Amino acid sequence: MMNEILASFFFDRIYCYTMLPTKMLFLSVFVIEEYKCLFRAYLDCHLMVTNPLDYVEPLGKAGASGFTFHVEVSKDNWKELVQLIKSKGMTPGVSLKPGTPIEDVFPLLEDENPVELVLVMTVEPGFGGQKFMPQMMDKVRTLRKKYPSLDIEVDGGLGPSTIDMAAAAGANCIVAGSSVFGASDPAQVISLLRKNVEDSQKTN
Ligand SMILES: O=C(CO)[C@H](O)[C@H](O)COP(=O)(O)O
Repeated sequence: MMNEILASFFFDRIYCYTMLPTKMLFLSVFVIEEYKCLFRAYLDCHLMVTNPLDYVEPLGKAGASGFTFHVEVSKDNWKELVQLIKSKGMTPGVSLKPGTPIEDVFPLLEDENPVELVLVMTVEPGFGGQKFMPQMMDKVRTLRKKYPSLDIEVDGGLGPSTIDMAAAAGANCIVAGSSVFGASDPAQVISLLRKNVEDSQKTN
């Protein structure tokens, strides 16, 4: 916990990932409420669940800042989801798994009530410490070209050895777990990741 508290002076967002079923939703709510009390950072929630609609109200109430659902499970109700997420004061985002084509998120970005962030998974969702999939950078490049001011987040295997690829492709929100919390100096890793993104933004 000490590592998290120290690192919190340097990061912009806390990434809260849940795969918990609805009957254990209270645990996600508890974690968000605790983070809300402890940190001032943006609470970026990624819902890897089949029924994200059920989570919107409780997470909004708990203090979540962003709510990112998966495109694969929201083909029929994403408009309703986006509307509800915004009505609860959160920023809507959409995520896609490595096997999902990038074209699947275009309608959600081109709607009159669009999502404001796309989370490109660079590993199969599930757990930390996996190997970054460089082939996912094509998706990031496509998005950045088509939507120059979009928030593009990447998650999975990001750290000093992979940040160049993600930043050059156009990602501007970096989720980093093992590379930060496993480092002897988490703040230094965070500032290296940030510098890479800022430098790429200046040159592109
Ligand atoms: O849980 C994950 C995927 O489901 C993430 O990849 C994780 O949050 C980030 O971890 P790491 O930086 O170690 O890849």
